[in-house]
Amino acid sequence: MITVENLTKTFPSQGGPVTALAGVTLDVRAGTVCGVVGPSGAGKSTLARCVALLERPDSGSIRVDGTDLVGLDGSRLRAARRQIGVVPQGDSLLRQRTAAGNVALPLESAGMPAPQRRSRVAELLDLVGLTDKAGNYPDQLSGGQRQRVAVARALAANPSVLLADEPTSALDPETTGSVLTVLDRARAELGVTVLVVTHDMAVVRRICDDVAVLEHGRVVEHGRVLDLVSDANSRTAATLLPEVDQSAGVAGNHDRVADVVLVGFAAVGALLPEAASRFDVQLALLGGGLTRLGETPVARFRVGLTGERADSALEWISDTGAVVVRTPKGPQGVAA
Ligand SMILES: Nc1ncnc2c1ncn2[C@@H]1O[C@H](COP(=O)(O)OP(=O)(O)OP(=O)(O)O)[C@@H](O)[C@H]1O
Repeated sequence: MITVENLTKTFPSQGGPVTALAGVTLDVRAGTVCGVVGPSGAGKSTLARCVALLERPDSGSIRVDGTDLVGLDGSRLRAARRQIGVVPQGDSLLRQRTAAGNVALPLESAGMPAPQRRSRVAELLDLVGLTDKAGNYPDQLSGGQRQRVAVARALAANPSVLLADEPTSALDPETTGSVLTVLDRARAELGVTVLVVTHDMAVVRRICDDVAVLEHGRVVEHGRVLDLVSDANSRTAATLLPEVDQSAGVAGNHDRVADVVLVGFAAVGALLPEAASRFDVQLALLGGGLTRLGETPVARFRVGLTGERADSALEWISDTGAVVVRTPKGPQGVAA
């Protein structure tokens, strides 16, 4: 578990001090993946570097599994660093070492005997699906494979926390998938808590349980991804949910038109047809679509309802836990 409280960091610069973190408070639940997103310059990398103990914050606290990391030095700082695996931004492998050699590096530094090291490296390469590339040098690997080696190396010392700064930047979507699968496996199989800094909402869509949106050094939104998509005002929802053409249904002959957000297999599969039959209304899908957040199907549909009990049907949908976010036509605008 990572707990960041009121973290501040200012850098000197020629034009005057630059505030990178202006009081960041954030919890990352143990064994989850939390995405840190936000525009360029928002402070994402600075936050990751502070948590990785590569940068000292000006004030605030960072606790990993209960231990406050700020202010540690000497051997206690080195011990704390071992708890935190870091996948740095960009190409970070040593060119003159093979994939196995790169993964072995932190184990060598920690003084692990050779036989143990060999079996640990083999385990890690297996975890990232690169057993057959153990003897390849970075130049003989694709960008995605190099990133997977960097993840294996970050996991070598058995950390409880893994930090990844833009692990998929400069990768194509297919390769991105293989790197995300590896981060997801680290969480699922090793129980590691993962903090991933990213510009790419596909990362949030694929593997993040939680997301924190940073702007101007502050967290402006934070929560479980599946909760945020059910929040009509969430900017995470606005970027992750399927788009709805705003003109859809406005000129139609429906008694009510509403945007409905459905989360989970049961809701996506059954809620709308059931509402139609319970309330004897005709229900037309006018726009929107279906997506997946992790393993969970999530839909945002614009629906047109025709029938005397259209309002009751919308209320029932809302009461059942789905979110009826808006009706551009008609008076109903209910959020569950
Ligand atoms: N070492 C540094 N010296 C001076 N200013 C810095 C330093 N590191 C970061 N900054 C400044 O702090 C602010 C936050 O930078 P940071 O790199 O954390 O943002 P970011 O959200 O990661 O951006 P990006 O998405 O572009 O990587 C920016 O204004 C940046 O210029």
